[in-house]
Amino acid sequence: MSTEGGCPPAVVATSAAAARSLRLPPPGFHPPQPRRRAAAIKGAHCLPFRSPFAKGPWEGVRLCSSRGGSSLAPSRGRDGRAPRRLWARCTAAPLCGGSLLWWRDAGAAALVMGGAYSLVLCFDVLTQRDLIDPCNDEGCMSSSRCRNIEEGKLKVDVSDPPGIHLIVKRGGQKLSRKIVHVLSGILFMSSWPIFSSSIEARFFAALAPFVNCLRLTVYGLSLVTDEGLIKSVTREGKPEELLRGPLYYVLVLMFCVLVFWRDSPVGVTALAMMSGGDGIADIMGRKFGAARLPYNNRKSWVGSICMFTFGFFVSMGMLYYFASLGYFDLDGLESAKKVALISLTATLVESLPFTDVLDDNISVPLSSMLMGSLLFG
Ligand SMILES: Nc1ccn([C@@H]2O[C@H](COP(=O)(O)OP(=O)(O)OP(=O)(O)O)[C@@H](O)[C@H]2O)c(=O)n1
Ligand SMILES: C/C(=C\CO)CCC[C@H](C)CCC[C@H](C)CCCC(C)C
Repeated sequence: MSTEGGCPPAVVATSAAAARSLRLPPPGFHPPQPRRRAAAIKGAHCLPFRSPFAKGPWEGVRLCSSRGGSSLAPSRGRDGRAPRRLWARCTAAPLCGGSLLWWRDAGAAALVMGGAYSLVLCFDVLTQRDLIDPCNDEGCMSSSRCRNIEEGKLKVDVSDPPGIHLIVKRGGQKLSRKIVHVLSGILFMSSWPIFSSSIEARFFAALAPFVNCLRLTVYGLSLVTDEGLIKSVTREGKPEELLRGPLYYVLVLMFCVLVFWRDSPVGVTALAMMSGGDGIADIMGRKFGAARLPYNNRKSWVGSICMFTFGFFVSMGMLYYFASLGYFDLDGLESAKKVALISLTATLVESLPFTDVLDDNISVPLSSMLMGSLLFG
C-alpha cells in the first residue's frame, strides 16, 4: 500500500523523560487547541492531494494527502467539528488512510466477484426454469419442449426451427450466453466507481475478470466440471468452448481495466462495443437478420445496424456516467462524433468474414481501442 506524501509519522512520547528531552508534552497531556491552530495543522498535514490517477467523485474530501490516504470525509459531531479521535488517528498514522482504502477496495472486489458469480448462476437458473429458451441460428424453441425432446418424450417435428435437434443434443443456450455477454461488460464497468481513487484500485478491480479467467481455464480444460457455467456461457455445451469467446472476453476486461481503467474513454468505449454492440448485434441478427450482408453470409444488415446503434448508445451512456462522476471531461457533440466513428469501425470489423481466424471478442475491442486512441488521444 502506498503511503507516499502521507501524514508525517507520529512521534510518540513513551515516557515522561523521553517527552521532556524531545520538548514534548508528557503522555496523556492534551492542551486545548484553538480552532485556528487546529485548522493550521489540518492544512499542513492534510491538504487535499490530487493524484494523477485520482479523478473520482470524492476528490477533495480526503483527510490525508497520501495517494493511499483516506477518501472518507470525517463524520462530524453536533458542533460541526470532526471527532478528535478519528482525526488524531489519521494525522498520527500514515498507514491508516491507506488501510481504509485497502479495505474498501477489497470489499468492492469481493462484491464484484459475487456479482459475477450470481450473474452466471442466475442465467443458469433462468434457463433451467424455462424462462430463457434455447436458440440456434435458425430460431428458438421453448425450453420445456427442448427438455422433452432431450428426454425422448417428444420428437423434433417440422414446426421446430431447422437444425434444432443439434441444440437439443448439445444443450446449446445461445440466448442466455449472449445476455451474459451483454450484461457482464456493462455491469462490470458500472461497478468501477465503487473502487477508491488509490492507484491500487484498478488491480483490485481486475480481480473479478482474473478469477473468472482462472475459472474458465479450469473448467475449459475439464479439470473440474460445472454444468451451470458451461450451460450459461457456451454455445453448444462443450467445456472447451470456455477457452475461446468467454476466455477472450474476460481477458479483454482485464486488459482494459489495467491499462485504461475509468480515467480514459478509450477502454470504456472498447468494452461498450464488445459487450453492448456485439452482444446485441448477435441477439437481433439471429432473430431478425434474414437479409444477409453481400460479403458475409453469416452476418446480417439488422445485426450490423444494431451493432452500430447499440455500440454508439451504450458507449455514450457509459461515457456520460463516468464524466458525470468526474473521471474525465466530455464535450458533447465532439465526443458523439468520435464515438460514432469508433462504432462504425467496430461494426465494419465485426461484419468481415474473419470470425474463424480472429474472434469478435478480440477484433471488436482491439479495433475500438485503436480508433479510440487515435481520436481521444
Ligand atoms: N452483424 C451481425 C452479427 C451477428 N449476426 C447473427 O449472430 C450470429 C452469430 O454471429 P457471430 O458472433 O459471428 O457467430 P459466432 O462467433 O459463430 O457465434 P458466437 O458469437 O455465438 O460465438 C450470426 O450467425 C448471425 O445470425 C448477424 O446477423 N449480424
Ligand atoms: C458469454 C461471454 C462471452 C462470450 O462471447 C461472457 C462470459 C462472462 C464471464 C464468464 C463472466 C464475467 C464476469 C465479469 C468478469 C464481471 C461481471 C461483474 C458484474 C458486477 C456482474
